[in-house]
Amino acid sequence: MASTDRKVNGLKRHPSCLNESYEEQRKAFLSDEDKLHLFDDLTKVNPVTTATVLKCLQARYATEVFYTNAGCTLVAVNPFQSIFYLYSPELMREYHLASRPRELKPHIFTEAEQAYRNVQSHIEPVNQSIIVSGESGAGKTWTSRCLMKFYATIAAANSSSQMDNDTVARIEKRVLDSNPVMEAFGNACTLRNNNSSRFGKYIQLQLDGAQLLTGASVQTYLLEKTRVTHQAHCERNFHIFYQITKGASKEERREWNLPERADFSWLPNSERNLEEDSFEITKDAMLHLGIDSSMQSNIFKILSGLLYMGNIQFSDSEDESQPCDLQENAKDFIKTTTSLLGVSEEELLEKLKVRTITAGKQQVFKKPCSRAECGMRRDCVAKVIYARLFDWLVAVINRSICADSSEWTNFIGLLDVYGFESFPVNNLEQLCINYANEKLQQHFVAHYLKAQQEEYAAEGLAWSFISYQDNQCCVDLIEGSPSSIFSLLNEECRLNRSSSASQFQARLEKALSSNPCISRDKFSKTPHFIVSHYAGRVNYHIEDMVEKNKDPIPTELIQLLQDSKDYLLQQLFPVEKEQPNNKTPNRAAVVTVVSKFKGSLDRLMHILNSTTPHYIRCIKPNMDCQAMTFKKEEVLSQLEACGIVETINISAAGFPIRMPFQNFMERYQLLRKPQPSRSEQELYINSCAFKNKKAVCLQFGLSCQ
Ligand SMILES: Nc1ncnc2c1ncn2[C@@H]1O[C@H](COP(=O)(O)OP(=O)(O)OP(=O)(O)O)[C@@H](O)[C@H]1O
Repeated sequence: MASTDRKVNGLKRHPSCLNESYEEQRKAFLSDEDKLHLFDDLTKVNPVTTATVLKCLQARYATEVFYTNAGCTLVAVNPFQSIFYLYSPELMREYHLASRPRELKPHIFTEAEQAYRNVQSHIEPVNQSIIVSGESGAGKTWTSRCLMKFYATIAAANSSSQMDNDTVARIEKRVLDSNPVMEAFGNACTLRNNNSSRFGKYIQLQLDGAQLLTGASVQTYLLEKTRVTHQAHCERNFHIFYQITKGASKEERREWNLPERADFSWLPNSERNLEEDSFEITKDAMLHLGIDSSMQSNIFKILSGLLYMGNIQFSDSEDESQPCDLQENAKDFIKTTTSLLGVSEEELLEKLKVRTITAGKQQVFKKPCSRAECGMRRDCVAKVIYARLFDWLVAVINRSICADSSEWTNFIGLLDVYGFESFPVNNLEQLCINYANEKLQQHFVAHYLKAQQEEYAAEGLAWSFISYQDNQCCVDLIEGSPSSIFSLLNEECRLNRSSSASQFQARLEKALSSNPCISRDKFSKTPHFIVSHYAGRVNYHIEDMVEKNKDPIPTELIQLLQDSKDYLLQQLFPVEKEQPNNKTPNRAAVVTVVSKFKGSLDRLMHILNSTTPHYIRCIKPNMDCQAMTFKKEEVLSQLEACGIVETINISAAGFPIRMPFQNFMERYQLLRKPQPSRSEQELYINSCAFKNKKAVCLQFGLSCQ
């Protein structure tokens, strides 16, 4: 029900402070410093401003309280140190068994338990999603992991028979084991986070009619495969490469040709030892997921092959019409690479150095590649192998943890996508990542900030509109029609000529000039564009963007991998059935990176829209990942970016319980008095916000104005 002291324009209309100025209220609130940490719910803060919210979060952080309710969102500030009691199985059970979990201290377990109870209540939409957002290093993966542990723990607690117990324990182990495997292959140490997820994931925990965990499925999004071949300064490759080079046994080293302390150019900063380097944990988890030791060995042999591939360097050819040479020391590397990958040495060399051009139906030309092109082709082989290996692993994980569709009825989805990114140089990868964040912000805006207020207005409830930052304009800029950054990028990929960065910049500026979210730095000579995202402005370099969007993989290189004698590579690169009439896909049909990504995000949004969402906003309190350090300016920018003040205002002023009329009647009509008095009826109608207010009036036989 709505609170009686509604807030208007962010201020509570409290009788005693009607005459006080806003500034005085703010000062008065902040002067009570000893009490600030007590605000479990930021909707109780008065007045709600970024400054007051920030102070409360800071005071709570100082007293080791990391979770705070902010209306429909839970704010989680990263402690950057293990707080064991916060995630103990006892605490999980306490939240699960509480008659009113919302009355306990704010915690991710409250959200998890609420989602679980919502499934139980069968109120539409029954399926739930917990959307964990925040910037890189804010704690999304940690939170998702804890949520999975919570569900695994309560599932075990709920199983009634020994058989149930064993089944749940088996599933629980597998579901939890999917984490170290996916993190080993999909996470890396970056400047912002030692264990940064370089892909997005949505995990659906599948529940049967008795609310038991029967399985799970994982959907992944856009792995940053360029990391296999290019690592930014002070960053590392995916963890798994360090795990095999540091943790392999003598026998494994012999098998994978990995001598200790071997030097690999794609393995920078390997002297740094991280907690995430543990090979044993990954191998154990793989075993539990059904990847036996011989298959594991096959995987690691291929990875070792990729490391050697990174050491294959070319030198310039003196005569442009001739292929480049291998650098002297690269001859051994190509031998080892080809023996580990089971491909022919001559063929690999030939295909890296010479391009095949097909013109028309019959004509085939061979053209020697420049040194840079040879390097690009080598990188291309490594990236496609790694990307397919990752997808294969996800498929294996899904086969191992996914329940048969007849065994589950509902799900709770956990979404952990990469955080918003802005680096000195940003390209297509950052554009996609930031686009995903825009879509999630849009989902939040549409669900809470917009839909809720529109519903109140439609129902004629007294409501003063609270303005918020709508990011629709930015979403349109990136994916809209008829013209958007994505559509123009795709058009550029279809042109039968190589793309010029400055020409593309001019096209973008002309076509999108009416959108206020795009601009450029007039003093910069590098072709670029700036997008004003909801979380900040990002400068994107155009050079290479079109080529990255095409993500071309020369067919001759794929053929080489199809011919491999290696068992796993044969699975990853099956020989495709011939197209009728020997048709090769035409240029227009080439599916670009952004089209694929947009398609997968659209499907994700479709799922999210069909579930009841729960939001957890992770906040990174300092950029250096220091324990218990709260830097105000850094937190402030994150709070502003996610529109926390607007969220709190709308949540505080709105109706906390919103249920479709039909569901309400089905659930509560048993409690209905046979004949409520007229005044009771009126009170009831006026105090509730139902979608179908008319139907309520009808129920009581009243006219509805
Ligand atoms: N609740 C927590 N308690 C203790 N430490 C935490 C907590 N949350 C996060 N951390 C620490 O912060 C680090 C970064 O967290 P995490 O990897 O979850 O960030 P992320 O938001 O997923 O980042 P990215 O987008 O880069 O993947 C973790 O490795 C862990 O050390």
